[in-house]
Amino acid sequence: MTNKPILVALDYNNRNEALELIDKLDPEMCRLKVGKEMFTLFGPQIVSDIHSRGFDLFLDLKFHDIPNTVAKAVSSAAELGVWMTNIHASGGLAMMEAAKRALEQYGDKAPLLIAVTVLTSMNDDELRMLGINVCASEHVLRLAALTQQAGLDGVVCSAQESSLLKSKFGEDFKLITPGIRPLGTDNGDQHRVMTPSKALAAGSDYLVIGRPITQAADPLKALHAIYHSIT
Ligand SMILES: O=C(O)c1cc(=O)[nH]c(=O)n1[C@@H]1O[C@H](COP(=O)(O)O)[C@@H](O)[C@H]1O
Repeated sequence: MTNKPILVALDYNNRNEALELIDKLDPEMCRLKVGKEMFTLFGPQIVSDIHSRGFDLFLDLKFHDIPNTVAKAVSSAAELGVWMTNIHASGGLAMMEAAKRALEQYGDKAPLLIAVTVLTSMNDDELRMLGINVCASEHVLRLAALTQQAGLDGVVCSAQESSLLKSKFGEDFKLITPGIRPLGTDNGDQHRVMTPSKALAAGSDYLVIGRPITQAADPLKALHAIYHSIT
């Protein structure tokens, strides 16, 4: 199993509430993810706040733009010293290659660069409405192949695709899977879901888990329960 597979998704609009939780967490037990909500509200300062507490940070801004713009955006993420960042695979091969090239100057200090395939909130019906007439797993496979061709480190997908992608793209190609739902927790807006232990068994390298921890009556207890269910 990957060292420290749990990535806690901190989707908070209140900085103090987020820091209160972070201060109770152990960087040996999990890594943290900051996304569009917190980065828009609190900017690079929240990245420093988290780094100063000893956590690896996944900066989840899912860049999707012309190649030049995305290349500059991922360089900016690298300047912040984050552990991982992401772009949308549907931005295409040239965009992904430009992003990868932009990180070359950072050598072994470059963040892991991964691409989002099909959002875990989407199902086959939603893809059809976009004119994509294949099932989610087939479209994920297609986008993951493009991501590997661009030389990225891995993809964001649902754990339902993990075993297929692991067998196809190999051990080194990292699978980061949101849509993780421990038994008895609410799916919310997520469609392609799996439990933490099943996701790891299927080949996921990292589990992105937000509301099942952050919205739990006792977030620390919820995290510990997940941690012990997979170790
Ligand atoms: O890139 C992501 O992290 C991501 C991709 C995806 O396909 N689905 C997805 O849910 N996410 C993120 O993962 C987190 C999931 O949170 P919960 O649904 O609360 O566990 C959110 O912060 C999403 O922005």
